[in-house]
Amino acid sequence: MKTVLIGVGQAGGKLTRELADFDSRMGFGAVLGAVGVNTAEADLQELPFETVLIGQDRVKGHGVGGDNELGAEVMQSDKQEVLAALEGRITAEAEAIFVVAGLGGGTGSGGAPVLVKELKRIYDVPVYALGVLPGRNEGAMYQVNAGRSLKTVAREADSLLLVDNDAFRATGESLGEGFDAINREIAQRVGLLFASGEAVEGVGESVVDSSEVINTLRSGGIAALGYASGESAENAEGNINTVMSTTRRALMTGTSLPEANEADAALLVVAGVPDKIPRKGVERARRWLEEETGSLQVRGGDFPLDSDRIASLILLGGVERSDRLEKFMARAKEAQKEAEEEAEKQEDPADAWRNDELEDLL
Ligand SMILES: Nc1nc2c(ncn2[C@@H]2O[C@H](COP(=O)(O)OP(=O)(O)OP(=O)(O)O)[C@@H](O)[C@H]2O)c(=O)[nH]1
Repeated sequence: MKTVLIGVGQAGGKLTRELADFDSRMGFGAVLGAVGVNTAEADLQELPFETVLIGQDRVKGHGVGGDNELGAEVMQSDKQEVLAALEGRITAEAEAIFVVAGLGGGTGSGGAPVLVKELKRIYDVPVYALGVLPGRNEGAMYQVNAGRSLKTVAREADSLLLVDNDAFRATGESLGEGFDAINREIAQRVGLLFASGEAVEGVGESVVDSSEVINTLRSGGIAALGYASGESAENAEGNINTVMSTTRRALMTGTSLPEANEADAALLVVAGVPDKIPRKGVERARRWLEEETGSLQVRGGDFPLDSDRIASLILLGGVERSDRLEKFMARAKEAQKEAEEEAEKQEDPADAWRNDELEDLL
């Protein structure tokens, strides 16, 4: 699926860089181009593609400090500059646009929904978002920002592919330390998804096509991506169980949004050396996926890849009823309530006499 990427905010820019790197390292050629947009000048300097600094008149290149309403406002005022940078990149070849952002901060969280809405108005190709949810240990502001942004992006985009930062965190590692590793994990999964349908010469009938990715995401709402790989046997027969076990792991422990197992539609892509991919195993795994997700629309296809491993990539479309999302939205609402209570407390001047921030003289 030939894709143009727009990274908004710090996380959005870093992830976009990782995605573009992965695509060029693997020689897939699915990423047609990338643009980075931010309110913080320093973050843009690290990106090896065209960048646009927005909100300069308001924040002087220093970022919006987690204020996602301001992030939305500055994107709204400076959207023409962003669109100008995209012109010429979204060619007739482009099959999709992805707006990439961390949903917990300010610039990406506020800017992504505004940009998605604008792009949808202008372009005919699907406009998707790749959004990152804050880990559960991040502060209340991040949870509230992400809750509001998530709701809006899911409504505006053709689909919102969600990644939960907690899904890829290694034990004992702080979130900050883990970002690079998390970004690599995301880039591998999403990069393979982009590359699906980009296949290669000598393709068979079962090779997955971009339209299958697009159809799986057609129901809109929220999507998730699962992945797992295992060592390939010498021949297809020997890989029947491997495909079953990688598919199980991809859904049960390998998704970008843990516990999101119920879906409206799904796509199973099995990647590996073509004549080592077992037809019987793929069909069995596809049926298993149908049962597990409760979806009657489970597509399947191969992705020819020269590798000594075999991998299952599962795209789930329409996962908004998942437990994990309900838990996250409850967390965001709770954080919002606490923030409002805190603001009310601070607004009451009588509190200044009651609390012990200033010690009595006597
Ligand atoms: N996966 C991943 N998440 C990140 C990364 N950097 C930040 N985040 C997450 O993204 C959220 C913060 O968003 P940022 O992108 O840093 O913020 P911003 O959009 O630049 O907005 P401001 O800094 O407020 O202007 C937090 O929830 C972080 O956990 C990253 O490199 N990878």
